[in-house]
Amino acid sequence: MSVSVKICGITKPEHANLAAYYGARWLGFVFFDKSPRNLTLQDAAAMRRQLPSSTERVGLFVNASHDFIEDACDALDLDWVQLHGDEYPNEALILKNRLGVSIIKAIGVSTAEDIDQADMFAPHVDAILFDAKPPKGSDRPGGNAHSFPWNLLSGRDLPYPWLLAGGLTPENVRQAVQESGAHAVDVSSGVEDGPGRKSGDKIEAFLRAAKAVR
Ligand SMILES: O=C(O)c1ccccc1NCC(=O)[C@H](O)[C@H](O)COP(=O)(O)O
Repeated sequence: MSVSVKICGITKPEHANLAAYYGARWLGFVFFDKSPRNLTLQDAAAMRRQLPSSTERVGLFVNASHDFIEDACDALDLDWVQLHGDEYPNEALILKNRLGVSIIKAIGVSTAEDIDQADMFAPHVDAILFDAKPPKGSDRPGGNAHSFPWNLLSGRDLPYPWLLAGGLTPENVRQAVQESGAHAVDVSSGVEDGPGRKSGDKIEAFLRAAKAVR
């Protein structure tokens, strides 16, 4: 079975369509105004009809109000909500029941103990995203091109769906998958020419590399 891929921080329909063509499962859209990939609700609504139908749409939020998350779900017809803030474990369930979406909870990792934090969220969500903790000075919890030691995840046999994120690139995704045992990966900076500037060539290279891992 090939690795599932989420391309995060999409701001242009052409990158969404390219990612779909090369086999991405998910496309991520960031709704966080400190991010160079931030989308407004107006941007999202304008893009909605130009997006591929073969991929699942994920909206990313950092401590946003439930009303705002609902508006974003409507604007972009989101299938998933990814929570990157200080949510309490069953907040995901409340959102899921209100919006009828699937939920990803992001967990920042730098030590093995951080991975255990997922245990209290896992019963309430559809997937966990293990991402690197932000480096000092960053004003956003994700999308920092920062990785954590992938072998923290190896041999864990975690009983819930999870994705690996943080500092992945077309060059390192093979090693990252092999060391961590991930079945799904997420990338943003590694397929960009600069913060918020996605590269079609890098999206293609990443998807080819991830899909080639056995
Ligand atoms: O991408 C952002 O700017 C962002 C801002 C705030 C919260 C989350 C954000 N991104 C989350 C993602 O899912 C990224 O793909 C993930 O953190 C990996 O990013 P990168 O290390 O840049 O590949």
